[in-house]
Amino acid sequence: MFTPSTSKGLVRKIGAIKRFMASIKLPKISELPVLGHPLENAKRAAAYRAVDENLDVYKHRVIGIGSGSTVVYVAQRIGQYLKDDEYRDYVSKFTCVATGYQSKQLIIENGLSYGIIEQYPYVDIAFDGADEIDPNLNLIKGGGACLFQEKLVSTSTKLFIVVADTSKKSYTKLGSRWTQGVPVEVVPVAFARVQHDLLKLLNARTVTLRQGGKSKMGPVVTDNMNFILDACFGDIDDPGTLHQKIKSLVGVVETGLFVDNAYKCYLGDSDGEVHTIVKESV
Ligand SMILES: O=C[C@H](O)[C@H](O)[C@H](O)COP(=O)(O)O
Repeated sequence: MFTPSTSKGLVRKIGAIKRFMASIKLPKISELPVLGHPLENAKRAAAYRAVDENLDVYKHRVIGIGSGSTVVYVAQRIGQYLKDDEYRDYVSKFTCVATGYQSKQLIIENGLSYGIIEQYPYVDIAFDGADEIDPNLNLIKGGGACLFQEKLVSTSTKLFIVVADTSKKSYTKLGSRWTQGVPVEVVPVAFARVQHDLLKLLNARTVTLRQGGKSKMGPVVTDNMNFILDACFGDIDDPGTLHQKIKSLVGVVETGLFVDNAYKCYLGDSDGEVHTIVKESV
């Protein structure tokens, strides 16, 4: 039975929890425990540094959270700012916009406020991963079938920050490291036509309709209910022109070529070192 004394006990417990929460400080990067897998250390190092160096807790209000396994650590780090009493009042006013269901879940799981891009079309800063990054900060994205909403969010901000491990860096041209092809999101009914056009009109070497594998029989269906074609062109000389050509095909929703919109890239390695690539001018 609920009595005044149990109610007082409850109030005391809540007070203790609040005091405990208030005492949580943002973990220092230099004091983080080593993670079980070297690649995870690399991803976390890149993501935490990217957040610490670019997120302006006092000025930014609308934050874009991308998709993939590296951005998990971005959401985690912002969640840590929220728990620190020095930043909580500011971070609790953030609205985070997502690039798909996974990123929506990351926002919610880390206690951050979720908002829709229809209501917040201007994003102060956005963080996202990448499958390949060239020296000019052009990207291939969409390895996890999220690309349309990623492009929407990343082109809605001037501060698009990329986080990845060093294996994603291409020293020459896009397509040299990410060899499975440029992801192209297509309206399902048009996939065969786009596949044909990519091969015949744009001379793709191979074009594959991405399959769900063990987790889903048949084609992968994106968060926007479309299909993904992986179009392999070998080394890509001019990502901007290729993007435009693919985009002009009937049935194409978006391409995984992100050209000229990333501002800075953080590349982590397994011992926690982080290297950056910065765009010359914004
Ligand atoms: O479709 C997925 C997204 O473009 C990801 O951002 C990209 O694949 C990188 O993911 P990860 O951080 O897991 O390597």
